[in-house]
Amino acid sequence: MAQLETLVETLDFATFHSLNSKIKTKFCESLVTSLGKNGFVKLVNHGLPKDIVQEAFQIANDFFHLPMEKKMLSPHPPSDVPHRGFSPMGMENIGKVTNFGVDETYHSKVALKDMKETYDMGYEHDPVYENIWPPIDVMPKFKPFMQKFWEMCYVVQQEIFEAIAIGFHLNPAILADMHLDQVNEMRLTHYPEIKLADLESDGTSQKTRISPHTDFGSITLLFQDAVGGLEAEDQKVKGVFRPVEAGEIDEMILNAGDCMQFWTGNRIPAARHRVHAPPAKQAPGPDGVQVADPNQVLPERFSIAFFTTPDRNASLQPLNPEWYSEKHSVTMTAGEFQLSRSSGTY
Ligand SMILES: O=C(O)CCC(=O)C(=O)O
Ligand SMILES: [Fe+2]
Repeated sequence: MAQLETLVETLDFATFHSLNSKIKTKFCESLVTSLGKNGFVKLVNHGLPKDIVQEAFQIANDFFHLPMEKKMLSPHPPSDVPHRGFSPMGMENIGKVTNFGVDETYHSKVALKDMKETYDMGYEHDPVYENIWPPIDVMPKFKPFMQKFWEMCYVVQQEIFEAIAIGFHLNPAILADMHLDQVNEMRLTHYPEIKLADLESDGTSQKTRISPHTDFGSITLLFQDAVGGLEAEDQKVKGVFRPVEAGEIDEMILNAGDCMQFWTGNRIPAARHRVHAPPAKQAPGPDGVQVADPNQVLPERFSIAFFTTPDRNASLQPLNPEWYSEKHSVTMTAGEFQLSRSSGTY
């Protein structure tokens, strides 16, 4: 059962706001230590009210249950850039670019099909790309709510960056100052219900919920519903994915992206992660061994990701020159890197 061991620690972000600077610094150091283990950590008391997170999931639920022709009124462009609007199932396959950072000793290069549909938005005042909102008569609350939710997530994101910088004993503003243009993306994802037998388990099916990948940006603020199935790679046992268990709906999962790995010279790794069948859906067989019942239907699943992304002209060189390592270094700007990573996903 070692396979089911958790690898994500939970931290109370309220401690970051302590007026006692020693307590605050200690919290920041433990955040960096936890993130450094597997690139994942969970935060409670992060400042986003539970009812707001619940409302975001309700909006996602309402949107994805619209008839297809209504969802297609805010369509994603037919290219991989920019990430805006609705993508029906089969349009984006992260598996196609999953080879970034792949170590073939541990990772399969087989491109799986992602059984998901998504809605993407960016910063409403982004000078480069416009949002593609559902028409107001289709979903009147969608745009005003999502803009408000974005602003709230941005405030928390900047606090988290400050905490990480303090945890490394760097200038507290060093990371936040590279995120002033809000190049971020917010993604609502719906994984429709699916027969367990249709999901890849033994190489015969090529489908999963989302293929193993690293996120391209700085750090992702992720919320998941109670269904489960999210897994992250154990950094000590490459190739082994362990569950990131679902907690309360407002529990925030933080996971580091490629840029954080570059800035920290791999002190915070961008962990590969995926969404597949949750272990709880695998019926216990003889001797307690988990055996999947292929006739089971996995319920639909929702997640919300706020992909924090560096300003387009930001450097990806290590925050501390002493952390330089050739393996984890790129000379591209953050904007160039994002374009190179997105290319080929659609
Ligand atoms: O649905 C999830 O929990 C994770 C989604 C994800 O990893 C992504 O969209 O990058
Ligand atoms: Fe991801």
